[in-house]
Amino acid sequence: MAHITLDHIRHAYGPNPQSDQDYALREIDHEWNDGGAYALLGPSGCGKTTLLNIISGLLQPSHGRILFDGRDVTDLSTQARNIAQVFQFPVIYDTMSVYDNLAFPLRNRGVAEPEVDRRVREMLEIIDLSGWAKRKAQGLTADQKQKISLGRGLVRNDVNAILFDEPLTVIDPHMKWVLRSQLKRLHRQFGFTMVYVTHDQTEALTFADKVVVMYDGQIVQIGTPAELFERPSHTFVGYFIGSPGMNVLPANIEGSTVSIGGETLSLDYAPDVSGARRVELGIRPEFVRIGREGMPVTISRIEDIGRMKIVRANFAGQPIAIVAEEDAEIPSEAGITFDAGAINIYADSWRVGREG
Ligand SMILES: Nc1ncnc2c1ncn2[C@@H]1O[C@H](COP(=O)(O)OP(=O)(O)OP(=O)(O)O)[C@@H](O)[C@H]1O
Repeated sequence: MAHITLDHIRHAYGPNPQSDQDYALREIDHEWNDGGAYALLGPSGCGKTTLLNIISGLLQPSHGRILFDGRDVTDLSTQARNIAQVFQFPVIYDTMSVYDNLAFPLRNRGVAEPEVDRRVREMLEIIDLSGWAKRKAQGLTADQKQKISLGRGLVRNDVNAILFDEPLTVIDPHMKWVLRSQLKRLHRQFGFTMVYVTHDQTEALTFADKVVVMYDGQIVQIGTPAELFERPSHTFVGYFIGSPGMNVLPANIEGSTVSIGGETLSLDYAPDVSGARRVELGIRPEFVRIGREGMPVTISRIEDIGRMKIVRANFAGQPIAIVAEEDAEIPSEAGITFDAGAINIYADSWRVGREG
């Protein structure tokens, strides 16, 4: 397995790119740890597949280099990079048996037959197809075929990385959960370097140790699920992670005083927002308290979502979402307060920390 270096990677599909808008990937400069499980998460068109294809070697970046364990592999083919890939739709040989499909990548590399047998049987157990080993892949369900694809990706133990491009799209919801848990277990057991593309936040947060959030051709944050929740580096991460997403309110800052509409609150530090065209305060709905005290809000709707209520309200001329306990009393003349430690300040969409 390999440590992956993305060294100043940029990619444009068209010729003669001039501005940032011409790039499907703007500058990406990161180190990914050997044995890490990374999920690339972001909306359609943000560049996830482009980045994955650059890592696998299906695509040559317009600029920059990619290194595996310090070795430049930018000009190498997928095969020479020694990478396993699992795509959105199954890629298997219909006329071969399930067993032979799984054995294929091993036999191809000259692995001795007793070892092939041991690993194929182990993989058949993991993907729960032991009873189907002798069956031809033709005629199996889409679920079963995709399980074979996953098995083919995971059966080798000599690959530098395993790349997954939305592999669970065709899998039914219950099996999705089972396979995701199995992938996680396999990752713990074998320490593969895994890169997993998805636009589904639940899938990313349950699978990965590190979630790489992409937006508009950029990586806007790489963090653990907790970091993405508590300290979104960019307002997009705040919106995209969490349900409902973070409240982002236009604000003015003078020293450590924040004004939102006619309301003011004090921070225990003075964020440096000098030169910013747009300043915003971000607060997750989970950290807004509602009661009789605090800054006044006008409630527009209350949604019951089981153990919680989502209160939709208007605060200083802006819509705001508040998560309240199921049995919380919501007065008609309500006020809100923000948990001080959960306030984030943004200058032109990027978080300004205490450190400045
Ligand atoms: N072969 C191509 N030629 C030209 N433009 C492309 C090509 N492939 C992708 N793009 C453009 O590059 C940008 C990034 O696309 P990419 O497929 O990497 O995004 P994505 O995040 O994987 O989206 P999705 O989740 O829809 O697959 C998009 O604007 C897309 O239209």
